[in-house]
Amino acid sequence: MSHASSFRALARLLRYAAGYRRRIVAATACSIINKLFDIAPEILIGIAIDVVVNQEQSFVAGLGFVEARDQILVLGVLTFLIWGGESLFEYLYQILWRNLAQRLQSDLRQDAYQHLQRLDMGFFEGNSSGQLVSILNDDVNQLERFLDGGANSLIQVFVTVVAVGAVFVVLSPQIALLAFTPIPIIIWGAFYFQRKAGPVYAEVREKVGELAARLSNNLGGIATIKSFTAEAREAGRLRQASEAYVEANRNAIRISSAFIPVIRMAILLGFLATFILGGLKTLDGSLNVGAYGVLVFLTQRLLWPLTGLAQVIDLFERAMASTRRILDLMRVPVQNDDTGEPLPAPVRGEIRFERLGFHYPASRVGVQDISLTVPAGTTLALVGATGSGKSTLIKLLLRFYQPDRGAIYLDDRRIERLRLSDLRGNIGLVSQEVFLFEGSIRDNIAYGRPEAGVAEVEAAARLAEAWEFIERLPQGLETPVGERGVRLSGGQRQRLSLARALLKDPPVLILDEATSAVDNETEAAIQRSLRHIAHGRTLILIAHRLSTVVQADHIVVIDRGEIAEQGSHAGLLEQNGLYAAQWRVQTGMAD
Ligand SMILES: Nc1ncnc2c1ncn2[C@@H]1O[C@H](COP(=O)(O)OP(=O)(O)OP(=O)(O)O)[C@@H](O)[C@H]1O
Repeated sequence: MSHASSFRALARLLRYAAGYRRRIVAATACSIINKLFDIAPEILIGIAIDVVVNQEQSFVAGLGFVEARDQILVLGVLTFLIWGGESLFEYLYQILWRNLAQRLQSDLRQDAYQHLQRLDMGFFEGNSSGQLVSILNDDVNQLERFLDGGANSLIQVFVTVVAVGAVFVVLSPQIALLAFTPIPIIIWGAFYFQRKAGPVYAEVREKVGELAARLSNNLGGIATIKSFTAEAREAGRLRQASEAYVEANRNAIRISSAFIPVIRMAILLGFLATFILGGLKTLDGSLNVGAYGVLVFLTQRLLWPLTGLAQVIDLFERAMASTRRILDLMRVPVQNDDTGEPLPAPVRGEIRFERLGFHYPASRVGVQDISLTVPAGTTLALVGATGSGKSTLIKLLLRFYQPDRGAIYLDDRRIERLRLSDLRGNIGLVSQEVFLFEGSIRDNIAYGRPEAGVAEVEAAARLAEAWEFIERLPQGLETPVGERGVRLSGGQRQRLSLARALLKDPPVLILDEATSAVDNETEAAIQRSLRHIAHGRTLILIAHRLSTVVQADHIVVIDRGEIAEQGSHAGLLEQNGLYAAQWRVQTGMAD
């Protein structure tokens, strides 16, 4: 039942917005008062007709203003006050609702983003970034649109029905009964419509997300598309996603367009009843002329807002479909909370894997039965075929995933018990995929320690063999990089990433293929500085080029997620297994 779940979404939203309760109440009150003032002129018109027709016997005369002229003046003053009040409260509700919309959308977006940042890596693999962007952008905006105008309209329609109903009952209960017979039909129709529209709008939101996902995926891969001259095919795929959105909206349009004419016909019945029956009663004298005027005018006032109900419910449905998506996202449980125990300083950097087992749910591969100790201050090299599980071990060490079996220890403490910031704060990672943020080269190097001085940044850049190319750039350290900045080569990016990790100066440093994209000369240079880099810290190197790992204290060969061989370079050559074979291939000694 969509309307049930829309109201549930509304209830969830109100629970989320508990801190705004006073502002919501104030805005609602202004909407109600404004509407009451808005209906009042119709009643004044009726009273004015009563005054000119009945003069000394009029309703106002009964209040003490016997003279018809005085009565008109009193009505004039009242009209002025009512219009003034209406304007004042319109100003107030506009300000309150629209500012509430701004506050709520901004807070909701920030909360959702902060929640998102804390979710497991597994979550990001199961959800495309385009979908997530569409929730954080489009869905939040949809809610803003509803709060901007829709919430007020919904409240005012309700107030109109109740207030006009009260006036009808006072003036003529009999006509009230007739005039209001269409209302249950309309309300039923509105809910019927809502039930139909709910799933359709959920579908529309879904399609917006898919479209966004397609767009961001394609823009990210534009070079691949061009190199395969696949523009036509991709345009076709985008057309499909775009057409699916049109199609979803077509269903929504079909339903929402039918609603208004149907409702108008229902209201017409009520209007005709008032018009004809009221006229007849006035003619035979059982209804006051002014009261007849009020009734006819007020049925008009009832008519238009109720036709608008469809649009408001439309907006409400869209907003609730969006709210559900946002709040569902915020309900995804966070596993990596920051409540663990602190890691006592000084951190030595000893790492121990104990019978570690893990597989990715998506691909059912991973690592099995890894037991390994890396004494503090030593260098471990992980080698092995592509896809054998080397990076997976690192991701487990950083707690991007939870192991299925076994445990990892840092300085004899189980890492899943540690405070996450203590764990990750003591590990520097230079990963295969280097990500540069919008900002200068200096900002990027100092990402882990924004307070670092220029001299420290330069020293880190020198150690990472990055200084030479930075120096040659016209703006040096201040050169902007990232999407809007200078494009750096793959090797240059890797060296920036290395400098970034070195500046953080962590007790444990992981270089995952950190020299894969650099030329031989730079690699040799990094090799030389590696000894310097390794000094006083635990270093884990992942490399395909075995020349990089010769110096390591311990070399572990991973094969299909398991440890196949281990030892020193010389020891492994002696074993004459996988490592030795690979070494012969790489040094050109293979037969
Ligand atoms: N997020 C993931 N979801 C599912 N499977 C994954 C995921 N990440 C990696 N895998 C799979 O796990 C296996 C190990 O991958 P891993 O990245 O650890 O290999 P690797 O040894 O580091 O490879 P390379 O040397 O190419 O970097 C691979 O078969 C890979 O397809």
